Amino acid sequence: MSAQGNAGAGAEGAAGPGMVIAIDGPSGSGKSSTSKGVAAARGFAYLDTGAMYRAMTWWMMHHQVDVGDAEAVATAASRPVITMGTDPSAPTVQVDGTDVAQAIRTQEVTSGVSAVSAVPAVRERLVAMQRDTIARARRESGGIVVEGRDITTVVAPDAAVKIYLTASAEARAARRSKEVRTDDVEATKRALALRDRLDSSREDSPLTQTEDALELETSGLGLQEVIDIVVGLADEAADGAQAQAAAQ
Ligand SMILES: Nc1ncnc2c1ncn2[C@@H]1O[C@H](COP(=O)(O)OP(=O)(O)OP(=O)(O)O)[C@@H](O)[C@H]1O
Ligand SMILES: Nc1ccn([C@H]2C[C@H](O)[C@@H](COP(=O)(O)O)O2)c(=O)n1
Repeated sequence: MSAQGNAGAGAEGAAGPGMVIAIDGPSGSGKSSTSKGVAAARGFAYLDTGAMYRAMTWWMMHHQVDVGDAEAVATAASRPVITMGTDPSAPTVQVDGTDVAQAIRTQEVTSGVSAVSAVPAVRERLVAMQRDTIARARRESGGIVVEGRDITTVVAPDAAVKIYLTASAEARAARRSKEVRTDDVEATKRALALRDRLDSSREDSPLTQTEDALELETSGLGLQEVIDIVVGLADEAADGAQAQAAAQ
C-alpha cells in the first residue's frame, strides 16, 4: 500500500451522529467493492453515486434526449425520479419506479455517462439528493460509505474518513476484464483511460485528488485487505472523535 495524506480529514460523522466515509478514485479502482465491504462490516449504509449518474444517463437515452446536447440534458435533468437503495448487501437503483440495476451497466450508458455528468444542472440535482441521503443515513443507519468522483471534494468534504483509491492502469484493466469476461485487456485499458480523462477534465467538480484525502494504492492488495485497511481507518477516526469528546 502507498498512503499519502490524512485519512481523518474532517469532523463530519466523527463528532456528530453517524460517520461519513468518502471514497473517490478513477474507474475500476475498486470503489464500489471496497465501499460495500466496509459498509457491511460496520452496519453502515452505502451510496453508489456513479449509479445515480448512470441512472440519469439511462433516462435521457430512454427518452431520446441527445446526451451530447448539454442544453437538452440540462432542460430534462429535473424529470427522472431516481431512487437509491442503500443496503450494502443489496443496493438498488430505480428510475420512475423501474429497476435499472442491469440497464445502467450497458456499454451504451457507460459511453454516454461522462457527457451527462459534466452538465451542471445534472450535478446540482444529484449532489443535493446525495447530501439528503447522507443526512438520513447518519441519523438512521449510524453512518454511510459514499463513493464516486467528487465525494471527498464537493459532496462531503468534511467526511470523517476521506480516501482516494487508486490502482495501476494495468491492475484496473485486468480486474475489469476479468469482471466482464473479456480477453482484450488493452481495449479495456483504453476505455478506462478515456473515461478517466473525461471525468478529470470537466469544468464542474472534476475527479481530483486533494491533499487531505488518503491515497490508497491497491494494485498489490486483495479486496479483503483493502476493506480491512479502510475499516481500520474508520475505527481510528471513531476512537479519535470519542477521545476528543471525552476531553471536552
Ligand atoms: N483490491 C482488489 N483486488 C482485486 N480485484 C479487485 C479489488 N478491488 C476491486 N476489485 C475488482 O475490480 C473490479 C472493479 O471494481 P469496482 O467495480 O469496485 O471498481 P469501481 O472503482 O467502483 O469502478 P467504476 O468507477 O467503474 O464503477 C471488480 O470486479 C472488483 O471485484
Ligand atoms: N460522484 C460522481 C460519480 C460518478 N460520476 C460520473 C463519472 C463516471 O464516469 C460515471 C459513472 O461512474 P461509475 O459507475 O463508473 O463509478 O459517473 C461523477 O461524475 N461523479
